[in-house]
Amino acid sequence: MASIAASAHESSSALADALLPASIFAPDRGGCVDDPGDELYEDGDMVNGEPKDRRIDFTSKLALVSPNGEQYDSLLSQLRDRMEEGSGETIYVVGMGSDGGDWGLNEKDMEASEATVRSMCAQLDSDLIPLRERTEAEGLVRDYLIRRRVGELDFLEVRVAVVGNVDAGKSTLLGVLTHGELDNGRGFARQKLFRHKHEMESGRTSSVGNDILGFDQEGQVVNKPDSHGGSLDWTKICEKSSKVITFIDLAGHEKYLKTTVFGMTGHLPDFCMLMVGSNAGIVGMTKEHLGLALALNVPVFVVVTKIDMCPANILQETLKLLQRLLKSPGCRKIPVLVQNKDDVIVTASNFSSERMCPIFQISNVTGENMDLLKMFLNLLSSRTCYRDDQPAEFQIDDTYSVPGVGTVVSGTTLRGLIRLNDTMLLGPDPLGSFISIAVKSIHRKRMPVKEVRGGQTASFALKKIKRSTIRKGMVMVSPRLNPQATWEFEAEILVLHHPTTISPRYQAMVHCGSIRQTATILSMNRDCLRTGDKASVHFRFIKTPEYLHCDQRLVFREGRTKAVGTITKLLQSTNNLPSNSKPPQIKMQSTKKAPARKDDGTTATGDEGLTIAQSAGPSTTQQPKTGGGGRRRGGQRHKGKGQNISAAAAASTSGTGGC
Ligand SMILES: Nc1nc2c(ncn2[C@@H]2O[C@H](COP(=O)(O)OP(=O)(O)OP(=O)(O)O)[C@@H](O)[C@H]2O)c(=O)[nH]1
Repeated sequence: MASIAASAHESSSALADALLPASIFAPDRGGCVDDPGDELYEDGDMVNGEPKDRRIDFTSKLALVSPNGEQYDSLLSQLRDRMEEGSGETIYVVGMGSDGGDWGLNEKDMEASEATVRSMCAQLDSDLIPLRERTEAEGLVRDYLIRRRVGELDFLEVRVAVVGNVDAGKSTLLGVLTHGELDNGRGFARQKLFRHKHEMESGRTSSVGNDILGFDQEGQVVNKPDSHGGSLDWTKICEKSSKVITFIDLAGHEKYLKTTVFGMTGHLPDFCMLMVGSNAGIVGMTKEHLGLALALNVPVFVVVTKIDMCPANILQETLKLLQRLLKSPGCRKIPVLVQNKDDVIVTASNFSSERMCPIFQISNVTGENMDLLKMFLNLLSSRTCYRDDQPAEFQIDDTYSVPGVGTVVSGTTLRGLIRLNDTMLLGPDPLGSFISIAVKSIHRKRMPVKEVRGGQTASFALKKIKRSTIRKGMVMVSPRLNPQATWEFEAEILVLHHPTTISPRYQAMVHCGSIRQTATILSMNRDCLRTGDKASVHFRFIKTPEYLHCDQRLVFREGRTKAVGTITKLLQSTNNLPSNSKPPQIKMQSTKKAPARKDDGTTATGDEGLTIAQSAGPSTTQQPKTGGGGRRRGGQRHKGKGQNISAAAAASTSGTGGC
């Protein structure tokens, strides 16, 4: 069955009017419904998304034809800025003036313009990759992808969180994308991804999984699964890739919501791929997951699956409800149906605006529209630009004990540059202190590297430190930062849902980056809070102080209660003791040596010095039980002996600074 093309149904269906074709976002088409916001459009002073420079008329479509030296320098610095903004890549349009209607170059001017862009690319050590060519009334317009050339050990990195209700086809799509083989509709493709025994049995994803999809400079997928076991060699993928998409595969079932929230906050996704089964529609956790992405300001694109088995009227109904939901006041998105390669380029170019929401309709069984989705993924660029000169910060989202290597921490580099043998400060410990540690080795996607920078995920082997002293939510930061731990903070929060009222002394789990700890509301600027209320709230962690920043987003939840917010103030606290009367328990983690296992669940071959040993499971008691020996991605399984902390010692260190 073909996917629904809005135009095909124009006369007969209201749906066609409701869903926008991507072309409406192309500046030459003009017009739009629903006030998409200025940020999506060129205005009179912008070209290629940049302000007009005084020395050169960037608004002219002829700007690139024969710039003089000074103009060339301006164009070059404009391109450099855009590349930095896009973390090493940008989509560049040649033959476009920004003053509407000024479109198209004759062949000679196009050749000259392309030569200028090519020369700029050479200066920036980047490749010019043609994406499309079209002929407008006045001549040619071409879109290019300009991407920084990367060495064998480097690649651009984009993280995509994959969410959606149970059975939406998340694991199946990831299996199809990363292993290049279509599904049979009965769970064939997802088998390649399951890591836990109980997942194999129930077919349900329960924890945060990572899968990678590599693209070479031409936008071709480089993943080549082993012909016997179907396993993927991550190092080879990374070596061949100029861009690696890391999928953070999150569970669809409600009982795993805590892990899903952790994936969305702690794994810092650039984008969120919301999966919807076309036959099931907007059911179960779909709205919950969409709400979470919106609350965390993560741009969302939707993938509607199973179009091979869905009757046309049901598919239309699903798309109609979907666009209604996306346009609703709570979402304020602009749903855009992606139907061809032009739509992919237009949506990918405008996607970081956060308001546009591309919708793909695919089949994992027939492969329909899979090429569009792959092209879109290849064009996504990381949303944050990072500078190497910032002091380094790395947030830990997991810990491991690797035989022959020692303690390994994995997580995301938030900013700065971390090099082999650097000395970093690790903490805070339960007393709020940070200790000095040396970085023994670094792996990116299981590949040994000498350094990592902002935006990149990595694992570090650490010298002389026990795994049991490290927990998720800790950070490793540059000593330049003089880090402080925080017991108490203020946040502006919005209650998304609560069955009754929230008052002071209410406790719930705070998710903030990879921090996941219960906090108590000490006070707030209202007597009580109900669903829909906003307030400034004073929180205190109950167990240990944490390393926080102002402006960090947080999710505050307990059962069906949900609130989202932003940290506004870090507060000094004279009370440096945990809130519970019992001495705090430090979750001791097993240091028992287990055979090192890879992230895909297979046993390591020993070729990776830092291959992660998966002896452990999540550290919290609320995690689902496993069916047995399978590897758990969520953390450490074993709770061990508690460790007493003397009150005197506890009182000594925790201090905080304001924002
Ligand atoms: N016909 C058809 N079946 C599909 C398609 N995508 C997935 N399926 C089937 O749908 C079932 C559920 O797919 P999963 O990938 O396990 O769903 P999920 O969203 O990962 O589910 P959780 O891991 O529990 O959250 C499997 O039997 C798949 O074979 C599709 O496009 N067409």
